[in-house]
Amino acid sequence: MWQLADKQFTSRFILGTALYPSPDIMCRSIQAAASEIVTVSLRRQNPGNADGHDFWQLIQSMNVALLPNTAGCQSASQAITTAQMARELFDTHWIKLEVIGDEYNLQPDPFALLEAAQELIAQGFEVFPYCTDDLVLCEKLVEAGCRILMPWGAPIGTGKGLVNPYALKTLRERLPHITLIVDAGIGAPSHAAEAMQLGFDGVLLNTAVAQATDPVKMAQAFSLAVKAGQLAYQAGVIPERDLAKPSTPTVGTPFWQQ
Ligand SMILES: CC(=O)[C@@H](O)[C@H](O)COP(=O)(O)O
Repeated sequence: MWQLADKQFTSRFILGTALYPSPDIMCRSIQAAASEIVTVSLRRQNPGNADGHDFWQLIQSMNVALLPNTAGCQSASQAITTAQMARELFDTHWIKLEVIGDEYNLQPDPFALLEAAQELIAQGFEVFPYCTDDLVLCEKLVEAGCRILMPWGAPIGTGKGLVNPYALKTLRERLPHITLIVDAGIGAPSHAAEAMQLGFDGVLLNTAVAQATDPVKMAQAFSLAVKAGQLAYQAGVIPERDLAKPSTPTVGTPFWQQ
């Protein structure tokens, strides 16, 4: 079990609920992923509108925790208003805070993100900020009261994996008591395993499963990769070496060179 904010979970794999070929495939993917937390977007999945109502009923039947997000917001005030609506509609004080600053690569706006995080924390939210991997920004989010950070692996939907492992490794080393979840840009299960091997606490992704040829099978693959990466981190991965070193003992062999 691991503690995430005020709740305990077994799975460290958080799945997004957008872009699936059908609602049925989404549900089967969540099951195959064994995810206990899913992200929901207020704009797409508002339980108050007709389409959103069906989605809401489906999600409720999955018996998973909800992490509403502020996807699509481009200013602190938009994100704050969206978070307030999400709290009311989804009945949770958790919010995945997204404030997009650049439309080209959907990069979070660090300044608006910090401003919105400060305000939402003051209003009693548990803020999960989707942020870049910049150490100083992350430290300021922690100072603002964030207990969880969600730095990007790569821009949303690119599937590039961890484009800056050094920055992510630095975050892990410098913020040992903060829950770190890699969010966005993950393309393959090996990327998820890599994040967990760095000591990250969890992985959040959407596109790589929803847009896979077989989303259900890919969800299972990611689930296994997240577990494998975490086990490897606990087990202690050997340091890399430049020089070869025999793994088979040579002492006492019956052949020798003259
Ligand atoms: C699902 C979500 O809330 C976002 O964080 C994002 O869409 C995930 O990124 P990928 O789609 O690249 O996994």
